[in-house]
Order: sequence, then C-alpha cells, then structure tokens
Amino acid sequence: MPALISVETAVERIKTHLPDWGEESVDLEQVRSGILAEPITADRAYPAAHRIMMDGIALAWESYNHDQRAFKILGTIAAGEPKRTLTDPLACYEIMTGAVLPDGCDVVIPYEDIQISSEGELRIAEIVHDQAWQRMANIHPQGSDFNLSEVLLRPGVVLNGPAWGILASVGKAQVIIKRLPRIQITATGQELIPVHQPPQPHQVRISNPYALKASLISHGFPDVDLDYVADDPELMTAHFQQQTVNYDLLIYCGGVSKGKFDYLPTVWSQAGVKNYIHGVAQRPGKPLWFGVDHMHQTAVFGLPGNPVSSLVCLHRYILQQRPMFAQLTTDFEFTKPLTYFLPVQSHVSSDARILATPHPMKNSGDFMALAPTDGFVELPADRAIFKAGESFPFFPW
Ligand SMILES: Nc1nc2c(c(=O)[nH]1)N[C@H]1C(S)=C(S)[C@@H](COP(=O)(O)OP(=O)(O)OC[C@H]3O[C@@H](n4cnc5c(N)ncnc54)[C@H](O)[C@@H]3O)O[C@H]1N2
Ligand code: MOO
Ligand SMILES: [Mg+2]
Repeated sequence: MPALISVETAVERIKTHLPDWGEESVDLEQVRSGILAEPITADRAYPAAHRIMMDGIALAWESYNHDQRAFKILGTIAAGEPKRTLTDPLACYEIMTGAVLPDGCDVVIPYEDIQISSEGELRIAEIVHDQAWQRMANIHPQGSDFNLSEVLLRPGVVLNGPAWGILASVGKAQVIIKRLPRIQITATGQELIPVHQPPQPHQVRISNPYALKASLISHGFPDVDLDYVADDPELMTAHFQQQTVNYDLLIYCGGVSKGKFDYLPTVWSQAGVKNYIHGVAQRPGKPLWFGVDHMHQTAVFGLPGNPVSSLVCLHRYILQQRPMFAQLTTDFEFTKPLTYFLPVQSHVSSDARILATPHPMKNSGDFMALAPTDGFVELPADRAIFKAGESFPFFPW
C-alpha cells in the first residue's frame, strides 16, 4: 500500500477521475430519481391567463369602487372554459377557482362575502361583507410567476417532487437526465456463506452487499446487482474482465488490504485498471482502493471488507452526499492522526440544531453497533479532543 492520503485528497481524486456516464432520455411516465442534464424553460407565461384564486363572483372593480354592492348574475364560468367578456359593468359572473378572468372584470369577491337572491329568472349577488378589495384581488395575474422562456430548472438539479411537477407543467414528456451507473457489488472471501445457510464457527454470512445495496437505493441508485467471487486470482481476473463490460461501477468488498489472500489490487492493475487511491488516513476504511478501467469507462472501488468500513466508505466516497452539520452531545477523544468516522444517533433540537450522540463501535467488524445510529460524523485528523457542542459534517445513512 502506498503512503496514506487524506480524506480530502481522496474525495478530490474520485471527483477528477470518475468517468462521465453520459446522459439518457426518460419518459415523464417513468418518474424516478435523477439529476437533470438540460435547462428547463417556461413554454408560456405562468399563469398563461389571469387565473381565478377563489370561488365567487367576478365583476368590474370600478363599479365596486363606486359603491355598487348588488350585481345581476349573467352566468357561471367553470375552470377550463375559454375566456368570456362582461359587457355590463352592473352585472357579474359566478366564477370558479382556476377559471380565466373575463374581459371587463378585474376583481373577484368570494362566496363567503356575498349573498345570492332570486326573483324568477333574475339572480342577484349582493356583497354583504365588505373587505375593501383592491383591483385584481383574488386573481393570479398572467405571467406573475414566470414569463415565457424564463429558466425554471438548471442542469445539475436533483429531480425531486417539485422538479417533476415543473417538468409536467411545461409539457416535458421526455427529459434528459444524467445516466445512472449500472452497479454491481461483489463480495469476496472464503469465509463467507449465503445468508440461508447455517454458518460454522469459522464462517460468516455475507452481509455487506445488502447494506451497501440498501444505501445505494435509498440515495437514488436503483440499478444494483449482487455477486460473489472466491479469493482466487484467476477467478477474480475472469470475473472483472466479464463484469467491466456489463457495468459502469464495480464495487468489490474485502480483499484489498495486506493479507496473503488480498489479491484484488494486483488483479485490477494487471487487468489495466488505473489506480488512483490505495490507502486513506482514516478509520474505519484505511485500505480503500479506487481505480478506473478507462477502456470501458468503468469505475472500480475496493471497499475494505470490515462491514462498518465498507458502509462508511460507500457513503463518504461513492454516494457523494453533501453533508449536513451536527453538534456532538458528548465529548469524544480519538488520538490517532487519522480522520475518524464516528457513528451517531441524531435528533433535531427544538431550536433546530441537529444533535449527534456518539455510538462508537468496538472495531470496524462491529456492525451490530450501528443499529441505533442514523449516520456518522467526520472528525478531522489533526485533532484528538472533540468537545460537546462542536459541529462536524454529518452523513446520514
Ligand atoms: N497488516 C495489516 N492488516 C490489516 C490492515 C493493515 O493495514 N495492515 N488493515 C485492516 C483494516 S483497517 C481493514 S478494514 C481490513 C480490510 O481488509 P480487506 O479489505 O482485505 O477485507 P477482508 O480481509 O476480506 O475482510 C475483512 C473482514 O471483513 C469481513 N467481511 C468481508 N466481506 C464481508 C461481507 N461481504 N460480509 C460480511 N463480512 C465481511 C471478513 O470476514 C473479515 O472479518 O484489513 C485489516 N487488516
Ligand atoms: O479501517 Mo479498518 O476499516 O479499521 O477496519
Ligand atoms: Mg484482507
């Protein structure tokens, strides 16, 4: 293993060398998570016409302003009808939320403030609660949200609920997004057995791939397959050569440290993968390996096999989460010159601070210690004492 690099250098190298997996067009009907890859502009003014905001009556504000309070009702206008015209300023239309304001009208009085009476065919709306309405009250003016061609969403935004609603509103039936990587997670290790088999004392059930896949899915990477390869350089080489063609991101766990059976770094190098990281000054996760098979545009991560190490490395380096900040609730000490990823249980205080209670694990194989936690904080390498009340980057699971 070469000299250890810092967490910041590792993050920078990944950012620099991670392949660009291009773009793809998705159908609006396939709504899913993703990153927008094109600018989205307003296809017309929003709203496209003066839009009614309250069910009630539409009339000429000048008449109201001249103290007229009773208006003959000429008809009823629903949302979805083309624009009408009020020619008699002493009259009004009943009108519904979402309808287009008729020409000749410039105020809407809600039903709550009027009374309607009938004399034969004639129907009269009388304003009974006067709220000193201004011109255009209860009307959402044309173009008051956005003008034609204004940029609504920029490339790079995360497609969340509001974004998909905007895409639908502007008629984007097809949208260009960043292509998500096809991901395979491969477990390695002679000691591993499938989950449904009873383990002997020298065996452990394969658990890392399930934890990693769950985190990938919950952070917007749905396309994840699982696999296993034995600790055998020939099998590992064959596995890599086959899978680098099928996937964009190959995540292996285990087999990247200094052991006699940690073959993967050699296997990858001999298969032409350019190595950018092997060893980061951090705990857990020190033996982290990262490289790129430039011929196939495949990113290759070797996550250290200890379960807490692989999960922390996935979150810190592959998911590229933007951290929040959280305050420690108790003092914590870690004296080695390594960045320390400390599992924490978080909660939000009544004054809107995220509080992080440390749940240190005994070692990086102690996966069960993560049960009460919901993420980890990153404690810098150049300090040993971390005080209650201090804030640090917080990465939720
Ligand atoms: N001489 C040294 N030894 C070790 C060093 C070192 O710097 N010098 N680093 C240690 C650290 S730190 C870690 S972390 C581990 C990482 O080792 P590997 O990536 O080679 O992982 P393995 O040896 O294959 O496994 C380690 C441990 O994790 C368990 N494991 C692996 N895969 C799974 C899985 N899919 N599900 C559940 N558990 C898994 C495995 O059984 C081992 O117990 O190396 C240290 N050694
Ligand atoms: O860093 Mo290893 O990940 O301590 O167990
Ligand atoms: Mg090992």
